[in-house]
Amino acid sequence: MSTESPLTHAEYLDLRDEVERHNRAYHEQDDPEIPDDQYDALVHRLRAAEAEHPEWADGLSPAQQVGGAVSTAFESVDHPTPMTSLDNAFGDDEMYGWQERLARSMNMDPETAEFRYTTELKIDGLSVNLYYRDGELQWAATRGNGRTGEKVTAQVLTVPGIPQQLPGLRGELEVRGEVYLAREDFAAYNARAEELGEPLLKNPRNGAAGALRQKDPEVTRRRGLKAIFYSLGKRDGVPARTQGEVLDWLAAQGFATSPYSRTLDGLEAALAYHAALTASRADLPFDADGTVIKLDALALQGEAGFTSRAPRWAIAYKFPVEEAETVLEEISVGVGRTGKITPLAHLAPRLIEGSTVSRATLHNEDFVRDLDLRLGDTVVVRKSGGVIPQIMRVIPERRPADAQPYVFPTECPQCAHALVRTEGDANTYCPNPACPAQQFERISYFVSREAMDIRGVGEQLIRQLLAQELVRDAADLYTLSAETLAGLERSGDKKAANILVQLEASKTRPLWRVINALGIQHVGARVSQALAAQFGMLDHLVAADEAAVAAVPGLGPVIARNLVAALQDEAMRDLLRRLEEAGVQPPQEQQQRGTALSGLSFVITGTLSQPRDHYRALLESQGARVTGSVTKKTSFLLAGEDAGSKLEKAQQLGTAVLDEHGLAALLTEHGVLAG
Ligand SMILES: NC(=O)c1ccc[n+]([C@@H]2O[C@H](COP(=O)([O-])OP(=O)(O)OC[C@H]3O[C@@H](n4cnc5c(N)ncnc54)[C@H](O)[C@@H]3O)[C@@H](O)[C@H]2O)c1
Ligand SMILES: [Zn+2]
Repeated sequence: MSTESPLTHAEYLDLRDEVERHNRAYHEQDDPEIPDDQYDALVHRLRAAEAEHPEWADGLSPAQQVGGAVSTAFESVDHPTPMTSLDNAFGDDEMYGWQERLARSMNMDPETAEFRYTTELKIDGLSVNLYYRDGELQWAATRGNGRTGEKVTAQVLTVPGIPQQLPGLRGELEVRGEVYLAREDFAAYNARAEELGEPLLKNPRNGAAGALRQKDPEVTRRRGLKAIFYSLGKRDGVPARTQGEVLDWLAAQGFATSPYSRTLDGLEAALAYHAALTASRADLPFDADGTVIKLDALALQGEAGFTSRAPRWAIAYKFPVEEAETVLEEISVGVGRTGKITPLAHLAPRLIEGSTVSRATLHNEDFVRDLDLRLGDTVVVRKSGGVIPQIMRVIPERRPADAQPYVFPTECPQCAHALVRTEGDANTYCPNPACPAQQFERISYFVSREAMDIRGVGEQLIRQLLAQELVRDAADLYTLSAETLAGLERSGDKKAANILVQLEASKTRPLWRVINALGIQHVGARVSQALAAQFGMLDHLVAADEAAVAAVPGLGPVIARNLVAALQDEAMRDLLRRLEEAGVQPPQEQQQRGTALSGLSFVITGTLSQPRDHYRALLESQGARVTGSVTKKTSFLLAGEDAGSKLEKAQQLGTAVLDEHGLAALLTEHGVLAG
């Protein structure tokens, strides 16, 4: 990646919000907004900023976490052995570099070390863990955050190639694989959805994740998911000594396995096979974003071991990303919830990786200027993983002679108010609070799943209500009568009654949802949860000063200043007052915070008997701060088994190290636990 200027703290927080939003979109809503390589680049920047400023990285940073939140829609279950991610390589040089590191990690001479590898396709699906005891399937779960997943047994059992009994087997067994939607089934689903005017799946991976997370297994069955199994966690009584034998054993037991796996001697042979698969990937029956090259001998895998998030003995060798040329026909601009103006490129439709591309986001004025985009330009568009594509560059030789540079609007396209852009900010805003586009976005956000979760109030309805001036903001929703609602287009008595029920039910949503629904910049779901836990009541939050907000674990001065200013705003005060009048009253939060550990800061590492989130919540509930990296300011490192670099760092700095017993003793000493 190119060298980038260091981030300011405010930019860091914005970036963090952005990554968090993409994480939620990807892992929880199964609906990503940007291609994976761009997401990876954002995370890379976030990690770089945190490496430079360890004090910024608190426990809430998305760079410190694996996967997404474990949804509460399903029962959660702990994986007996953690489910990890994979490191990536792009190009043969990086693969040789990986082999060298691998050899060194086993104290072998990297010049002469030769290994046998199993090369498999990296299927773009959702990983699942099947847990058997004494040969009986007990449950199936998603990866979740790697330690804890969602139990989706009935849903997984709709997939062919999963034996429920393994006769003769004793002890514990975990079988891991990928549940996926075949390309053919993906296309058929979208063709039907298009006909019915239903939302389309963005790509097969998100289609699979969405289907597996259906509450009703019958719905899952209708989506026709498939699976391929490729590895084991616990493996009592499995005779395999190599990855190749694991695959053979799985196939012999009746598990669905991949016909594309090969065990080959030496990295050169593995790379040649990777090249062959790269060439034929368009013909595969499912999406794959690369190959996974694994050390074949299980004994050697054991020697190489794991880093904190991935095995050292395996690597994902990514396929190159597909690009295509097309013509920029038009640029339109959208207005967001905060008034942010976002330009959108309209492109001559082109087929990339099996789907038609006709739009790309242009982010902001600088992005357009840096690309030097002009209407009529031929541009290179790229897409990975099949999500919203991105314009990579212009081809200047193909520029029409009379092409004019794009002039960024100076007036809001929706309300004609003069736009503002302050120095040092790449974004342009419409400052008019009565702007209809903003009103729409704010209400949409208020009712959305991650905020007040009011089903039945959809985009169509909000547009109609605004157009007929029946509402201006979210509080007005609560003043609507059954007659008014029933009188709207495409509505009726039944629909109206349902909406009123939904609105009524939303009045007692938990406090964090209400805070989140206000749509304040930097205050998303996680920050809202921290605020709700700290302040317990909306009134207390509104009355809090900057210092009190900044003291909330995981928050800092920038969020605090921004939040306090936003809550002081006249229009916001008015909204809050009218929400209260309407009867929106979240139940008071039970957990009042202790202060036994306030002023202390902790870092958690290694494998513990409970998920890390458990300890984080426990420590934070007593006023401690939990951060991501060990610095001079760290009071204690809570270290479980197999603690790695953080333990080393703590030893270097002389930071006190606790194990779980030590923590229990500390909590007893501070009167948190009974002695
Ligand atoms: N676009 C976005 O907004 C967005 C947001 C969040 C995450 N993401 C993407 O999600 C990914 C991060 O997820 P990740 O940590 O699961 O990494 P990953 O998906 O790149 O790699 C790890 C996974 O590969 C899978 N896999 C498939 N075939 C396999 C095989 N034969 N052997 C072993 N594993 C196999 C397993 O499920 C494993 O968990 C990244 O690619 C990232 O770009 C994208
Ligand atoms: Zn406007």
